[in-house]
Amino acid sequence: MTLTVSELAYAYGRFRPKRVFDSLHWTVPPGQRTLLLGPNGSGKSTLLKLMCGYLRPNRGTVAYDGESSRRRIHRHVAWMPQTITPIRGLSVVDQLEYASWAAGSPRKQCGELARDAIAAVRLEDQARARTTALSGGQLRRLGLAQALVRQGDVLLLDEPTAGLDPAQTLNFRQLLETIAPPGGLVVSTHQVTDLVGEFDRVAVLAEGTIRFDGTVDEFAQQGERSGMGSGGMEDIFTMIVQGGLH
Ligand SMILES: Nc1ncnc2c1ncn2[C@@H]1O[C@H](COP(=O)(O)OP(=O)(O)OP(=O)(O)O)[C@@H](O)[C@H]1O
Repeated sequence: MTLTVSELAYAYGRFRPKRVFDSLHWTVPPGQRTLLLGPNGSGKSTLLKLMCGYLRPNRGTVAYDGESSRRRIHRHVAWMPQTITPIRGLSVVDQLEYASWAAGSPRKQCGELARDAIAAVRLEDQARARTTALSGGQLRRLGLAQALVRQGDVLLLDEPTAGLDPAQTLNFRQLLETIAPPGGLVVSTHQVTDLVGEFDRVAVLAEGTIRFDGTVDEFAQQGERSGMGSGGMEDIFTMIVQGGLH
């Protein structure tokens, strides 16, 4: 159950290409919760979009258990984008049934998958509400439910708590503690403060490469190793991004 990217190259645009990756290698740690940390613009969203098949690499491969067909990636990797779009006129349950059908589930199963996802993200009270009427925090939970109905083995969440107030953020984090996809969970963020209890590992993305990939304890120990003392997590992140720690 391993999602791997190898020699990944990607640039936006053709005439004046904006290169994001040149030769990126990374393996999503199976069965682990990984926080993918990187400064703004480092390519976190692009990497997640490539890993779920939403974008196609210019070169290199994205493979699940060694097989890189688009169909295979689509089937095993679920992604929650940064922006969740409510579909006008649809209720929460309708939108999730639609998402489930669009992901290829048999029509008969869509209702049950939608109900299970609503329960998993604790949106039962809003099940019949219009998605356009949801609060910011509820909309993120809908986004997570849309990813869950895909029943992927790997779950990729793009800055799921960005812009949420502290109570909504806490609420979302508590939800994450209950979700354990077998192929691994990856949550992107540019904020070290998101590095809290529910994560097992940290990967730091900067300038097109994974600069650090280890456990949360190993990340914290980087400060001691470099003579920064027990240094704040923010300082460790900055040093890794600047290339001073590996
Ligand atoms: N559609 C696009 N067209 C052109 N350039 C883009 C596009 N999307 C992203 N980029 C550029 O690619 C680089 C990586 O962007 P990306 O959104 O993947 O970074 P990020 O780490 O997710 O940033 P943030 O933390 O701000 O969300 C940035 O320089 C960005 O400006």
